[in-house]
Amino acid sequence: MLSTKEHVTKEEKVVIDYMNKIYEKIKERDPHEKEFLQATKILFDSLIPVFVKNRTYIENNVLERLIEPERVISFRVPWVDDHGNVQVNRGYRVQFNSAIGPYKGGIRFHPSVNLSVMKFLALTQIFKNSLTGQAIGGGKGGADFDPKGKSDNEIMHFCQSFMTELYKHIGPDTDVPAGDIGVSRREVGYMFGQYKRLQGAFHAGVLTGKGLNYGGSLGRTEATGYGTIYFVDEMLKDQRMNFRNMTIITSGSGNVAIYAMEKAIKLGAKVVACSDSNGYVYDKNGLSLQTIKRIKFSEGARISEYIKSHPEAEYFDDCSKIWSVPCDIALPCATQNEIDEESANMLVKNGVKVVAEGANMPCTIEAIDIFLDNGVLFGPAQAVNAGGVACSSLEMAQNSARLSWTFEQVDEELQKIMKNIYRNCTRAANKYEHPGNLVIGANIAGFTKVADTMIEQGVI
Ligand SMILES: NC(=O)C1=CN([C@@H]2O[C@H](COP(=O)(O)OP(=O)(O)OC[C@H]3O[C@@H](n4cnc5c(N)ncnc54)[C@H](O)[C@@H]3O)[C@@H](O)[C@H]2O)C=CC1
Ligand SMILES: O=C(O)CCC(=O)C(=O)O
Repeated sequence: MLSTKEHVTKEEKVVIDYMNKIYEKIKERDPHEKEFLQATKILFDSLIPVFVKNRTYIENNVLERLIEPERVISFRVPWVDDHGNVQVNRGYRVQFNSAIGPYKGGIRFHPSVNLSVMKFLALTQIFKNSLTGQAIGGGKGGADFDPKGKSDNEIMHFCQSFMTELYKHIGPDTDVPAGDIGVSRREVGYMFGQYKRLQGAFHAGVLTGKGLNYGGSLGRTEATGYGTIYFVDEMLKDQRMNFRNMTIITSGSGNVAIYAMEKAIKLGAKVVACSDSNGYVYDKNGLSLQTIKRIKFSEGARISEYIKSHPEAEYFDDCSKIWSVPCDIALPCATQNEIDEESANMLVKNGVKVVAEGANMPCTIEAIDIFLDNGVLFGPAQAVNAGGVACSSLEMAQNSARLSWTFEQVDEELQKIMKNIYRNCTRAANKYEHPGNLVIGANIAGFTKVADTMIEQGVI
């Protein structure tokens, strides 16, 4: 059931009834897909104002079509570990929507991967990709494989086996995967190598996030984290604020978190806490990014190592408690549903000014409501972290043109894209009479382009 205000107009009731019918149908069909249902609910709730004003979306039953993936691929991934044991994982690719371009979205290797997680990520990717202004549809893939503790040889064999099935379904004009949790340049390299071997041809544009020697783009590694900060900068500027002397906490210490920290520090902020899935480190005077990079990028170790070289910092072995650290800006950059009602209340009590989702759906529905009800500036994932996929699209453009841009060119383009996304979200929120509500703004701005295109292309 969708959430409703106490008083709804006649027009709103028609829309809510229409949406509820679809929501109940998908819930009945896949009741166990809790992340997918959560993302659907957030989406439907925020689209009510645009459906009230545009009857054509109901007449064309766009929502019921859009909420069903165009294609779901699920496959066996067998591989042999270093001890000679045969292991089996389950792989996925959800090709959700190709109205405005080839499917585009990352690949996640994590034990929590299941169809519900894949579907929620692919669904939200549709609107994120639409917001970038580029011609990319929405998809996502992954496997319930845990890279933690695996040797390089095991990672390579897993990636090769994964691609041995996936290669049949992807291509530079059909579906272009990239990295996500547990998948970075190394894994993309192994997957690219296997794709090339199976195809017998070098298609640079089939994957993004590649190494620089074979078609990767400068700036892609930094893009999601930097883009997050460029977006927050726009949020702050609108309120006549900036990053100088702001206290920041970020969850995670992976690709997104590290480059968000880097750019925020460059703009004058102080990052006092960050985490990994075991725990978090805190230093009221600011953490050393150099040490975090060494621990995570060079040593592949746990964040608890931090206090060995920085005894002035503290380590706490419960990562979910990071939200009890007082801050001006909270950047959840790890995983889904990491900020619940209790954590949101704690952040509000401690005076948080901005919460921006570097990760995908890191805040529960209840947490988002708490932020919005308490006047916290809230940036939703599909807008805030869109810089990564936007830069992937720039990588595709460079591959097509057989060119390589400089870091400065890519970064300048990224800044323009993030400013544009912020402007389009605020414009949509204002147009549909929810000023300041970027959840509504982002979903409406992302949705309308896809929905209008689906109508133009007929019932397919
Ligand atoms: N890499 C990219 O370009 C993009 C990533 N994202 C999203 O950003 C988030 C992070 O992705 P990456 O940084 O690429 O992954 P990553 O694998 O580089 O890093 C993930 C980090 O989160 C930590 N982590 C995992 N579960 C945790 C938990 N429950 N509490 C605290 N920390 C936890 C891990 O220890 C690791 O430090 C994901 O939600 C991903 O979907 C979104 C857009 C693009
Ligand atoms: O760069 C890409 O294509 C993937 C980015 C991604 O997975 C995401 O935006 O969540």
